[in-house]
Amino acid sequence: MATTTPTPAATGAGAGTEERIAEDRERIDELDRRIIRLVRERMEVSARIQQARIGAGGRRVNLSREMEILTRYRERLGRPGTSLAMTLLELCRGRV
Ligand SMILES: O=C(O)C(=O)C[C@]1(C(=O)O)C=C[C@@H](O)C=C1
Repeated sequence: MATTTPTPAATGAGAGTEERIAEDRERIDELDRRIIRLVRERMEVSARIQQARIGAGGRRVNLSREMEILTRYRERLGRPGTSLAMTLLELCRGRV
């Protein structure tokens, strides 16, 4: 049986809806590219701080600073913000 792409009417989308979704997906793709660039930049800056601290005889991890960061993300984004901050910290300093 031949498959066909559902028409906008079949999916419940009104005139122009498909185009708006496609445009907004392009915007999301661009936002994701920027977010990933920022995450990579954060990783570089974090690595510099960790290297400086370790070079001065300290530890890789600074728990009080991590608590500040977790609080910031939770206050602005709610509970999932905590998970996001933990993922960012893991990307930046590895697993503890
Ligand atoms: O701010 C620091 O002291 C860092 O080392 C940076 C950073 C971070 O990525 O935000 C990484 C590891 C530390 O445990 C705390 C924070």
